[in-house]
Order: sequence, then structure tokens, then C-alpha cells
Amino acid sequence: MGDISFTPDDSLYKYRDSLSENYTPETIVGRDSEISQYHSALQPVINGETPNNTFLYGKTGVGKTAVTRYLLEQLANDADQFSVDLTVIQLNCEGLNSSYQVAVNLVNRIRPAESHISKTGHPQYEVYDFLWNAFDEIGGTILLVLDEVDNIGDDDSILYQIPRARSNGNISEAKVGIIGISNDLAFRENLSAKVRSSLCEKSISFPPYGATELQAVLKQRADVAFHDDAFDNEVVALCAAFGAQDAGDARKALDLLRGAGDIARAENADRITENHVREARDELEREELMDGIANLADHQQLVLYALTTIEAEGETPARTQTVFQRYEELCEIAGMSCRTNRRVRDFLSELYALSIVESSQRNDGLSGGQYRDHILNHEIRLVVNGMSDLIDRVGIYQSILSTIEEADNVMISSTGDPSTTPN
Ligand SMILES: Nc1ncnc2c1ncn2[C@@H]1O[C@H](COP(=O)(O)OP(=O)(O)OP(=O)(O)O)[C@@H](O)[C@H]1O
Repeated sequence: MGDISFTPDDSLYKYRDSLSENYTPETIVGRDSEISQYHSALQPVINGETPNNTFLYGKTGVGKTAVTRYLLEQLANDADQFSVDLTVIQLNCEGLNSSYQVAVNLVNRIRPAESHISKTGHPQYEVYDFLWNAFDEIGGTILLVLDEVDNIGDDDSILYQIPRARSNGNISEAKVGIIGISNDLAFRENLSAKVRSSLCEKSISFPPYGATELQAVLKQRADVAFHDDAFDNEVVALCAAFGAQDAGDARKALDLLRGAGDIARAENADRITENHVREARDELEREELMDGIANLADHQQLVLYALTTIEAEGETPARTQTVFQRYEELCEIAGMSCRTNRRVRDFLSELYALSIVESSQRNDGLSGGQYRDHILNHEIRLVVNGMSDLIDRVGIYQSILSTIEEADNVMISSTGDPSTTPN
């Protein structure tokens, strides 16, 4: 075996970790309006007043956590300077789906390890009492940052109890404010009126990033991550343009830039090109699609297989009924019993929700009726690749044969073995 030693390779990257999730950028760019609203929501803290309960909402990767971290750090510094007694408690509510569990976790977060309470052994009122006492013991101003707050799904919500605790006489020393964060856009609308009015005294919406904002975010990181001559503005602009197209998610745009850097490094290139970005995007799209397809149940995959074979015949967009007929045919080939027409319609809606399929509502001018038609949202070869296990079991449908042969040829030639490379 040849030399397998590892040597540091820093011809491209100066500090690759700055493109990772855990890196905190020195400043936040492209979120001025949200920062200004958030700043005024937090202003009472520094005045020694009761904090506003504030609710942040927006899709994933739009800076809710980054902006919160940035402002709370500044607030903690300024609180020190103006002798405001401030304590910030952060809790991610993922997996905590009742107020009871949230209250237990908060109590244990505040108490030292030796006096933690059991996760099930106390009645709810007792856990709340522990919590009020814990708050009063801390005293001063307390900000509770509850990330993924939409997990808490009960009526007698802690999101209602905490804002009321002072006026109800449960706490006397501490002034507690909640910062709730959610990427479930329907959560706020579905809250009961009483919870909404207490939790959402200030609501701040974080819209998806546009290309200009993403460009600023990426440029700032690229300057830290790469050597000056390893990238140019076109590369950053292309990642930003793709990012804006893909839901305006900064996390994905950063992943794309890092992916492009990694491909360039693997090729020993001394700078990142637009081609590296396109390759990285292909790779990320493939991974995402693979994950999406791998999580589908067999019949959902069969419906996707049906649409894929129709697309390979050049017959998409295809109506639901056409997809259903091909699905029936595939079920028969596979020796599986079919689901109903209605179930297949639901499967298509789910594939649409996962962005695997694109569907549109159409009006039939002559009959005045309405129907939906469907088309793949990705290249056939990627979808076929993601369904390879199912295709192995069901068999290769005639219309996708050439796609599979082409993919095999690519794989054979990429092995670099000239004896097996077709001419
Ligand atoms: N305006 C910004 N300036 C600099 N970096 C940013 C900005 N917005 C987001 N980022 C970076 O993008 C990534 C995702 O952002 P963040 O975690 O804040 O998203 P989020 O809205 O909280 O998403 P989620 O709901 O999934 O938690 C982080 O690495 C963050 O540092």
C-alpha cells in the first residue's frame, strides 16, 4: 500500500470551522430590521423593567438563533455595565411536549445537581411551586429562551403560567420574560387567544433571506474561512443565488460554500470555481433527495416510481389518474396489492410537500372541471438512484432502462479502469 500519511493541507482554507453550525460570527449582517425590533423588545431589561415576552418565528436557517445569541451577549455585557441583575436561561424544547416536562427541566436547570427533582414523581402544582421558588431565589431579571417552543402542546400551558406568575402572587422577587422561538409558522396562529396574548407581546418575523442578504452572510464567512485568493465574489454570489432559490436558508447556503471548498480541496485546486459550486449543489441535492426518498414507505415510493417512468417517456406533467394507472401496473408487476385512488392522491400531496414532486392545479376549460398534474422536481437519474432498492425488488421499467444504463456507465468510467470503460 502507498503512503497513507496525513499532512496538514491549508492551501485553500484559513479556518474551515467558521463555516460550521457552531461558529458564532462576530457581527450579524442582513438582519437590520429584525435586530432593531428585537433590540426594542429587550430594552426594558436594561431599564430594570419587566421584560416583554417576545416571540420569534421564521423558517429554518433564517438567523433566529444567531441573532438571539448576538443580542443576548450584548445585553449581558451592558447589564453588567449598568448593574442590572440579569440571568439568561436557555432551553431547547425538542422532545419536551408538555408544560410539565418543561417545568421539570427548568427547575433542574436552575438547581444544583444534588437537588434535581424526578421527571415524573411530583404533581404539576408542586413542580410549578419549585419553579416559582427557583425563580425567586435567582431574583433580578430572568430571560427564558425557549427554542422550538412549538413542541409544548398542552392547554394549561406554562407559556401562560409564567407570564401570570407575578400578578398571581407566585413570585415576588424575580421579573421573568420569555423569548419563544419557533419555525412552525402555524404555531402562533393555533395558540389559544389567552396564551397568544401573553407569549406574543412582541412578535418578530424572520423572513427567508434574499440573494443580497445571503451574499453578505457568505462573504463575511468566506473572508474568515478561505485565503484571499482562494475565492472570488462570483463564487459567493452563485452560492447566494442558489441559497435564495432554496428557501432562503443561510445554513444551507453555508453548507454549499463549504461543499464547494471541500471539492476544490479534494482536487488540489488553488481556488474555488463556479463549477465546484455547481458540483457541490448537485451533491447536496442528491443527499437531501436520497434522505427524503429513503424515508418514504413502499407504496409512496411506488407512486414516485410510477411518475418517474412516465417522465422518462416524456409524458409529464401527468394527471393523477395517469399516475394511478401506472402505479397499478407496477403493483401488479411487484405482486403487491394496490392502495386506493384516494390514497395515491394523498401520496402525491406528500411528495409535493417534500419538494420531491411539483404539482399544479389545472382548470379544464371545456368541462369546467379541475385536476392536478405532476412532474418530478429533480432529474430522473437522481430519483432513480434514490429508489434503487425498490427498483431492484420491483424490476426495471422499460422507460428508465436507458437512465440506469447511463448511470452504470458513469460509475464504470469513474473507476478509471480502462478495460471496463465502454467506448
Ligand atoms: N444574518 C446572519 N449573519 C451571519 N450568520 C448568519 C446569519 N443568519 C444565519 N447565520 C448563520 O446561519 C446558520 C443558521 O442560522 P440560525 O441557526 O440562526 O437559524 P435559525 O433561524 O435559528 O434556524 P432553526 O430554526 O433551524 O434553528 C448559523 O450558522 C448562523 O450562524
